Amino acid sequence: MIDIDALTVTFGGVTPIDRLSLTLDGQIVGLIGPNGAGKTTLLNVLSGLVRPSAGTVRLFGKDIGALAAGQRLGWGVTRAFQTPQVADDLTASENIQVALDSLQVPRAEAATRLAETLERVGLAGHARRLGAHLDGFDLRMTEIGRCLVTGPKLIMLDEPAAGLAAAERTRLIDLLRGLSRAGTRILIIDHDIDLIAGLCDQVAVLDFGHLVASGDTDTVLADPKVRAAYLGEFEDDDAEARAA
Ligand SMILES: Nc1ncnc2c1ncn2[C@@H]1O[C@H](COP(=O)(O)OP(=O)(O)OP(=O)(O)O)[C@@H](O)[C@H]1O
Repeated sequence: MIDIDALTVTFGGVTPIDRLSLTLDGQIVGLIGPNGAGKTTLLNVLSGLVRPSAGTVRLFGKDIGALAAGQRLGWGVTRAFQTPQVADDLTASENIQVALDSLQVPRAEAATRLAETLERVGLAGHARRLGAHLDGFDLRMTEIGRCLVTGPKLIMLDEPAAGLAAAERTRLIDLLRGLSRAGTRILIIDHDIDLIAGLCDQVAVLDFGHLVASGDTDTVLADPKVRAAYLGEFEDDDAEARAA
């Protein structure tokens, strides 16, 4: 699904992604790593918001380097942002509708898709609520709804569980599992390792723009390099074990 070869991104003197090569082909894949590891930058490259200085990215076998962000959306690749991009002065429904307008979906089909999406993300009861009056969870669901309504092959989510209460987190997980069962591939960035471990069949770990490990989730999360580079809590566990 995702094949990255020798990808480099530079911003002035900063190189957040440095000759990264990575292949991921799971149903739900996780991207983890410490702050500043380059995760969001990679997602920006995949969604067409950042142009790499070198390397290639293939999605579902196609070299997408020449596709603009809007073309990627039409081609089935969509993403949600870390901070939901929801307009205050549009309703939840209108915020989702924007994606259909950009794809020029015929009116009757758009109405059906919109109603199904609002139901699916649990916003049917809040469809006419203005963005300014949506709570944090509904803002997330509006953003995810805007992705889903396009009928994506791949949906990429940047820290969708950040700041959610336990019950909201459970609803998010149920939604993502349902999407995956229905055939949508998901790439998810999150610092919540329990969420990643429970949802993802494959994981990649980045650190300073380099790949630390990738592959089957259980294997990657048990990798000593990953534990040392990222999962500080395991180091604490080891220290406690040594002290005992
Ligand atoms: N537009 C930009 N201009 C300059 N530097 C940038 C830009 N975008 C990102 N960076 C830098 O690139 C590095 C990687 O940032 P990125 O946001 O990709 O990390 P991340 O792994 O998503 O971190 P976090 O978990 O904190 O969201 C950081 O050092 C960041 O400051």
